[in-house]
Order: sequence, then C-alpha cells, then structure tokens
Amino acid sequence: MSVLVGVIMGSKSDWETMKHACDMLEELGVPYEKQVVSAHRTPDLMFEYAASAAERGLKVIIAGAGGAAHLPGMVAAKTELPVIGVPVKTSTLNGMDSLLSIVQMPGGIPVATVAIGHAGATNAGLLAAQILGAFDPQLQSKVRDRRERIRQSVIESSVLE
Ligand SMILES: Nc1c(C(=O)O)ncn1[C@@H]1O[C@H](COP(=O)(O)O)[C@@H](O)[C@H]1O
Repeated sequence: MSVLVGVIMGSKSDWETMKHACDMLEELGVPYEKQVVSAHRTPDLMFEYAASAAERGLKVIIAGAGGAAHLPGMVAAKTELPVIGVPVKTSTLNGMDSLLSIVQMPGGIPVATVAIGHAGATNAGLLAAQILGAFDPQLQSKVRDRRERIRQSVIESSVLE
C-alpha cells in the first residue's frame, strides 16, 4: 500500500518523541514514511518535501520540532495537506517555546497542534489515522475498536480498593 502519512522532524534528537507517532501509525496499520527535515537547517529540502507531498500521494503530514519550532507552520504554508504539529519538549523551556511557535498560526494557514511531548506525538498519529479513517471504514473501525479497549480498561480499573 502506498505511503499515506509523512512524519517529519526538525532533528534526529526529536526521534525519541516522534517515534510515538510512528508507533501509533504502525499499530493501526497506516503506511507512513519518516524523515528529518528542517525549516532552518535544510530550507530547500523542506520546501521540496512540502511542495511535492500531495503529488507523491501523502494525505497527512505530522511535523514535530522543538524550540523555535517553525517546521510545522512552514510546511503548512507550502502544502494544502492537513499538517499536525507536535511540540517537542525542550530542556530550557519545557516545550512551551515549541508549543507557542506551532500553535499561533496566522489566519488561512492552519496547523492542528497537539500537546507537548510523547503523549502529543501519540495523539498526532491517532489524529492522522482518524482523518484517513473518515474515507476508510476499515481504518475507522480499527480506531473504534481501540477506543473500546481503552474504555473497557478504564472501567475495569475504575474501582479503587
Ligand atoms: N525547530 C527546529 C527546526 C525547524 O523548525 O525547522 N529545525 C530544527 N529544530 C529543532 O531544534 C532542536 C534542537 O536540535 P538539535 O538537537 O539537532 O540541536 C530540535 O528539537 C529540532 O526540532
């Protein structure tokens, strides 16, 4: 099956966080690719990646970055595909810098921003699957089954001894 989701990150050091998005895509059987692309350090590659993503068949892009996290917004500026931004936690400002850099997009160029760090990356993978699931009943049913398992496990552990 062709690759549907592009998972990109500003640096190899973001992998620790971004692997959680990939884990979720794998769990749900969504074909994806992963790559380091930086708006700051490899601007031409970033432009090329974003500009060609739709014609290469990608449907959703997940972009994670830390600090002055311009990657998700700049990618969103160069593609009409939905972009999900993952703020990577930083040692200096705990990821608040990443979050604020990603979330405050100007009108007309949206980035769907998730929470800071690992949990946000997991949700980014899930959100990408849910977007694709709107056009793919089989994938949507996998998401539904996953939610049911979560619901069951919360109910099972809801009685405190
Ligand atoms: N925020 C960005 C961008 C970008 O937005 O284009 N490129 C790299 N970075 C971030 O710099 C941090 C430190 O990177 P290094 O660990 O390589 O020094 C990473 O979290 C990366 O996402």
